[in-house]
Amino acid sequence: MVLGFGEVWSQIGSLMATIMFVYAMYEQFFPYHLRSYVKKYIQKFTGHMYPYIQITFPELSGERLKRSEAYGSIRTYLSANSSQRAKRLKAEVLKDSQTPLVLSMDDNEEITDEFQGVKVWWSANATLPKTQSISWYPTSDEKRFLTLTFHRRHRDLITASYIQHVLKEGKKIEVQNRTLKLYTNNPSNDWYGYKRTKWSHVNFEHPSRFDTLAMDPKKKEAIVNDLDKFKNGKDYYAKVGKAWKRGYLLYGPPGTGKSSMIAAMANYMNYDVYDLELTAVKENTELRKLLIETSSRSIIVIEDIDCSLDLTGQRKKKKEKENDDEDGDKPKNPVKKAEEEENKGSKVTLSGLLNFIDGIWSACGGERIIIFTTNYVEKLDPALIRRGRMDKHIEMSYCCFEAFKVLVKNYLDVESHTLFPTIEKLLGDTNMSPADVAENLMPKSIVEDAESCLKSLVESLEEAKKKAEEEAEKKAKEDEEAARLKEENEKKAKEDDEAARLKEEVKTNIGKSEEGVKENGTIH
Ligand SMILES: Nc1ncnc2c1ncn2[C@@H]1O[C@H](COP(=O)(O)OP(=O)(O)OP(=O)(O)O)[C@@H](O)[C@H]1O
Ligand SMILES: [Mg+2]
Repeated sequence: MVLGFGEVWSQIGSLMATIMFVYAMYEQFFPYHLRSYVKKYIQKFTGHMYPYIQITFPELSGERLKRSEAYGSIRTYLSANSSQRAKRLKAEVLKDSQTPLVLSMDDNEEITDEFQGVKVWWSANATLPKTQSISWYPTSDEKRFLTLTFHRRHRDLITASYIQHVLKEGKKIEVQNRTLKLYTNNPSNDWYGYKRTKWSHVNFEHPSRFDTLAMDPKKKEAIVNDLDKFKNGKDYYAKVGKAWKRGYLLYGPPGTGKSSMIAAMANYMNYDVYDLELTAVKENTELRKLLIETSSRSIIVIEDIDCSLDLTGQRKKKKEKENDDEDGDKPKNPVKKAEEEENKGSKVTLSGLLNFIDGIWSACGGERIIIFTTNYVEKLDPALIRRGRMDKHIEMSYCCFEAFKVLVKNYLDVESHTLFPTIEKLLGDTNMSPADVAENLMPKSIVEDAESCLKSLVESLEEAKKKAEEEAEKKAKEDEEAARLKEENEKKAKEDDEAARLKEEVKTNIGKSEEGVKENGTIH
């Protein structure tokens, strides 16, 4: 019998009506407390027939209903996979991500994934709140979860490896996609109160990378290798019992790329940067509080460490104390008192700082890099920069020819030129910072081309060389003059000595002869 189109529809319609009627009867008349038994037995019965296992990953977990990390990672993993396969997608516009539009599968959508030849199904679901209350935020009670379905024969593979794989991949994508942040510490007066924080941040958007950094390629490679080793060194650090952190000291003259190096490191490692302004920190306890609030996978930077902390402070304080003792009970000079009040601004000491880098608290969080920069490495206290605190000392030096080649490639897209040998020689004879070289290489107008930029660099280098030579000459002259004066003084001192000796001799001789006369006189 062939049914007509209309008849099929009417039959389906009546079947649906029957099912709905039975379901409504069940909902209304079946005792509530017996329902769980029914459900249990139905599940047991279908368990024999239905060979699949389901695992759910709820969005909210834990005591305070925190968003579960696993849920986030899995969703990221699935977004990367599902946007090609799922038909109904949910779009989210994220503010803080490198990929502002994130597509993920919509509720009740199912996608398949394959792992080592095994097929699994993922679906996104949400349970609506039981009590239908009218609220301004209707979805706040909604519980979302992801369900993983697989054949029970693959149970071991899925629970032991597949889930780990999904979490790891998801986390990796999250790390790649996140926008780095640049934090700076607020003065402690602003720490408390509504929505106040110890650190404020902006998005970190420095374009510096290791490719664009001009320095000796061997040195650069060594630094990149060091960072790689650190990044993958979790187990190693645990094995040797060391906190998972590393300190770098960047030193060198101004404009040699210390700050650029920090930015390149942050971009390479995908770490946030905490730029610690020590002068805004009042005392050691505040320093510790700031440290605790930094996240892992971050770089903590203290720029110009020689300027921001008075490392000779302790000695100075001692001296002041001695002076005070000398003063005795004398009333204090009001000006001095005011100065002291002002000095109370920052009481961070060297030992406080050492504790910050190296103390027990510094291990909390893990995976941290601490960087100090300075123009004068010799000014720093050896305790501050010993290995273990600052593990690697990196000298950023004046522009060498290798560094110049990187700059000229970046700025002018030139790899060789007839002026290169001249520049190489001049760079060897002068001390020019990469910042100055870069400035010369940058075209200042649209009519300037590579040739003219290189020529202007040669001119600047020659000028710098001339200036350096003049200065060296002047210094040599001054030294010569000083040496001459010194010699003269010495000579004069010798002559004076000689004269004084002679005078003394004459005096004693006269004395002797006078005594002789006297003696003779008395004898006769
Ligand atoms: N090694 C370098 N490679 C590429 N660019 C550099 C390098 N050094 C300096 N520059 C350029 O010069 C500018 C200044 O460099 P940077 O701020 O990194 O110097 P610095 O060593 O931190 O100086 P300071 O000691 O004064 O803080 C940068 O914006 C960058 O463009
Ligand atoms: Mg700098």
